[in-house]
Order: sequence, then structure tokens, then C-alpha cells
Amino acid sequence: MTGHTNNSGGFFARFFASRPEPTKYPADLPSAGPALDSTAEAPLAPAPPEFAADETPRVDSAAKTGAELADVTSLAELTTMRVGGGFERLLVAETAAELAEHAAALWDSGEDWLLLGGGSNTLVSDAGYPGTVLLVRNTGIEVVPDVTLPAGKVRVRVQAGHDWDELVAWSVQQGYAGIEMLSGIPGLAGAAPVQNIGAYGGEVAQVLDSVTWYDRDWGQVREIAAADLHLSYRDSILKQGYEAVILSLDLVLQDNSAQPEPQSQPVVFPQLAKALEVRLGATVPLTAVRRAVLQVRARKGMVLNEADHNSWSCGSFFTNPIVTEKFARTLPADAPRFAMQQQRESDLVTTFEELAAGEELRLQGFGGADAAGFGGAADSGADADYGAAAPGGVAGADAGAAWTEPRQEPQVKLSAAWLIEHAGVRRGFRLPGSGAAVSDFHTLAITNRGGASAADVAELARYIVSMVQTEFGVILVPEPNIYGLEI
Ligand SMILES: NC(=O)C1=CN([C@@H]2O[C@H](COP(=O)(O)OP(=O)(O)OC[C@H]3O[C@@H](n4cnc5c(N)ncnc54)[C@H](OP(=O)(O)O)[C@@H]3O)[C@@H](O)[C@H]2O)C=CC1
Ligand SMILES: C=C(O[C@H]1[C@H](O)[C@@H](CO)O[C@H](OP(=O)(O)OP(=O)(O)OC[C@H]2O[C@@H](n3ccc(=O)[nH]c3=O)[C@H](O)[C@@H]2O)[C@@H]1NC(C)=O)C(=O)O
Repeated sequence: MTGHTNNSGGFFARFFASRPEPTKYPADLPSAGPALDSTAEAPLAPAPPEFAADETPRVDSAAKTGAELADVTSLAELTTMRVGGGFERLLVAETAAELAEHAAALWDSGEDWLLLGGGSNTLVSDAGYPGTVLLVRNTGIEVVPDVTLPAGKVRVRVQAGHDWDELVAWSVQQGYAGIEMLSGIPGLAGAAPVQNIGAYGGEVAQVLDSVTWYDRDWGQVREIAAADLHLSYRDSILKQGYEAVILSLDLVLQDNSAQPEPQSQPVVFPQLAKALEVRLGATVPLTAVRRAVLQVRARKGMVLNEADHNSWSCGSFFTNPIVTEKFARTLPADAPRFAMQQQRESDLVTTFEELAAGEELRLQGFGGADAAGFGGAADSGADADYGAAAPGGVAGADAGAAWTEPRQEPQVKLSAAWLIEHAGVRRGFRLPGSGAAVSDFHTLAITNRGGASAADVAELARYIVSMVQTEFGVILVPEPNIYGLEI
């Protein structure tokens, strides 16, 4: 658990070490697309997959188990991007006790090691990982009787190695509401709190009661209340470097199993309401929410599908930047921007203007909350797959964990996908000779079109960062954990 970069200072330091001047990368490449015209329509991408109204897209899991692991020799076989070289040693923890024991021994040994769940948020260099890879493979879901819970609530315990989407499917089947909008998110349950997964109006912070983890500093297994994880937009104390391995999670869900057709939590996300053809705030059958979310995600290429190279990715490769409202006003009027709850000053992206004005570089750790995310007006129809932008003004309400430290300057969340597309990097874009390409369906996903190397992925990521930096003065931050590569 050392040696990787995510939302870290190294990333920023590289860009700002000398001066805050963007440089085109790479200088000798042809233009990635037409000059910026924020009103221009994106060229037509290949048609997104079509689904019958009652069809539920299949969700593949990348997390190999048991005998499937016998012949694994590379990280490419353990990650959803399917790139990355070998490793020195592979350890597999099939129980929580094994996971804690391995983690304790590895930390005691002082060697570098890598914790891997479903490998959907991990990018490793072609040279591989020079140490031990510990795979989280303890599975199981149980309902834990809890008389302290209010009526209608149920405590569900899931082991860290359980496939997240299998948990969601199970909860929908049981009639338990609360995570149905998080259908189709890749990876394993143990990673969910690390970056507080969120989509379509929900985030794990809303239902997480506590985790049990092995804590490096304490040298023991501890139960930690969700509030102590400081969950916020794609962030937690684990993401910020606190050293612990999650063994299991306790969720508190709404038990609607007595209803003839168990209902969902209110639908609060415009894109989802639109897909379900209901008004915001409506409740609908849990099964309908799951199906609709999977269909929307699949249309964006965001459902893992072994047969579809457009889904061989880490999902969103960059987080959505959070900037001051003042800076956002310098962007084109049609750039989507969404209000955040209170935000730590230190969580905002440092803009060129601020650096030029002599302000200190802030090392980023996104705070605030995400749940509502993007979507715009449900009925605008401006972009059927992604929802409408919020031109000019600030729209959208974020829900979930709030940071209470007061701050003066209101902040907004931008759409990384929009910035990328309007910096001229269109859906399907590929650098010459590269095996990696921007997804045909969503500019925020970098995909392996077969035979991509980790270097190809990193090169495209750097190119995207450079284009957005040049065009808008915003520095995108990668979402995945990255080992042995410079982005
Ligand atoms: N919304 C979306 O569509 C997408 C969301 N994701 C999310 O990214 C995450 C990826 O999950 P997964 O594929 O399993 O993760 P990975 O196997 O890619 O692991 C990513 C990192 O998460 C941390 N981690 C994983 N499991 C644990 C654990 N039990 N305890 C503590 N830390 C852990 C480790 O970071 P470290 O070494 O720093 O401790 C690890 O390097 C999930 O939360 C997934 O939902 C990913 C892609 C798309
Ligand atoms: C996939 C992930 O999570 C996803 C999550 O599934 C969705 C749905 O709630 O919202 C986030 O994506 P997102 O911000 O790109 O959401 P989308 O609704 O797909 O797009 C937002 C906006 O981007 C613009 N857009 C989108 C796609 C595209 O190719 N071009 C474009 O310009 C549209 O204006 C759209 O309104 C999460 N990503 C992040 C980094 O927060 C992930 O974390 O890996």
C-alpha cells in the first residue's frame, strides 16, 4: 500500500513545479478535433446499445476467484482496464481473518504491496508491480438482527470481497431499498466507501452505518462509524491515505419487503426520472430502478461487458473538478456547473488565475457531496443520454454527507466529460498508433480497444489533461489509483 498516485500532490507538483503555463501535449500530434466551439454538436458516435424496455443489461465481474486465479501472471488479468505487467507474489484472502492477517504481515514486513479488489479503479504500468498483490476475496451477505434500528430498517453486513453489483441485485430481490440507484457500479464492496461511490442520486454514504477494518496504526481489527470516514465526493480518509483494510461493511437499508411490489427510495436524479418516465421524487418498483440504471449506464458504455471493448475501462477516468463559482463564470455559458454543499476551501482545484495571482497551490482532496450529481432538467431532452446542462447558472442539488466548515466563496462542480469534449477530445478519439481510445459513448472513460498498453492509456490521459488545461485552465485529476505511471 505504497507508491501509487491518485489525488495526490505529486500530480499537481509535476504541472506546477516551474510555472502554471499549460503546454500542448504532444506538440507534434495532429489536432484532436475542431477548435473550441461550445455550441457545436459533437460528431455522431457509433450508436449506443439499444435495450428492450424490460431487458436488463448483463454486468460482468472482473474479479477472478478460486481456480480462475491459478494461471494469472499479470495485472492485466486482474484489472478492468486490462493493462499492466506482472507482480512478484499474489496472495488471496478468502476470509476476513485471512485479509487482516495478510495485511498485518505485509505491513510488518515493510515491503511495498498492493491491495486489489475488482481492479476497476486501478491502473498499473506495463512493467508491473514490484511487490505483493493482495486480493480481497472474502464474500458473503447477511442480515444482522438489530433491535436498535427504527422500524422498517434492516442491517445488512457484506464482506469486503463481495461483488458490489451482486449485493445491489440481492438487495433489490429482498425488497430492501437504498442502493438500487448504485446498480452496475463495478468493483467489490470493500472499495465502495474508499471513494464513496455514487451515481444517479445516491452514494454509499447515505446507507453506510459502519465498517470493520484492520487498522495499521492500531494493529488490530476495529469497527468504525461511517461518520468517522469523512465521506464526501469521491473521497474518504482512506482515499486521503489513512492506512486500513476494510474487512466488511454494515449498511442500513429500508426494508420494503412487505410491500406487494417493493418500492425504491424516491427518484431524485433527473436522468433517472426521465428514463423511468416519472416525476422527481416518485418511488417506483426497485426492479424498475435497477433495470433503468443499468440501461442508462450501458448506453454510456459504463457497464462491464467482456465482449465490448468500449466497456474495458476504469469507468470515469477523471473526477469532476470543483472550482469557485467565480472561476466557473469564466467558462463558456453552456458549460454544465452544479452547486455543491459547503466545501472546504482546501478541496477546490487551484486555477491558473489563482496561481498567477500568487495564491498557494492547494493539494486536492475533494470534499462536499455528490449524490445528485449531474443531470439538469428532466424534461429538457437536450441530451437524452446525459441529461441537460445548466447553461450559465448553477443547478442541481447535492445530497449526502456535508462538510460543515463555513467558507465564503460558493463553489460549483464542473463536468469533466463536458470539458474534455469541448476541449476538442471527442468520443472515440484515439492518438495515432494507440490501443487506447476515449469511449465511443462517454468522454470521461478511457477504454482499451484490445492490445492497449498501460503506456497507451497514460499517454491518452496526459493528452486529455493537457487539452483541458490549455482550453479551460482546469486541471483534471485521475480517479483511479495509478502505479508506476505519470499522468
Ligand atoms: N461509478 C462508477 O461507475 C465506477 C466506480 N468505480 C469504483 O471504484 C472502486 C473500485 O472497486 P474495486 O474494483 O474493487 O477496486 P480496485 O481493486 O481497483 O482497488 C482500488 C483501490 O481501492 C482500495 N481498496 C480496495 N479494496 C479495499 C478494502 N477492502 N479496504 C481498503 N481499501 C480498499 C485500494 O486502495 P489503497 O491501496 O489506496 O488502499 C485499492 O488500490 C469501487 O468503489 C467502484 O465502485 C470504479 C469504476 C467506475
Ligand atoms: C462512472 C462513474 O461515476 C459517474 C456516475 O455513474 C454518473 C451518474 O451519476 O455521474 C458521474 O459521471 P458524469 O459526471 O460524467 O455524469 P454524466 O451524467 O454521464 O455526464 C455529465 C455531463 O457531462 C456531459 N457529457 C457527458 C458525456 C460526454 O461524452 N460528453 C459530455 O459533454 C453532459 O453535459 C452531461 O450532462 C460519475 N463520475 C464522476 C467522476 O463523478 C465513476 O465514478 O467511475
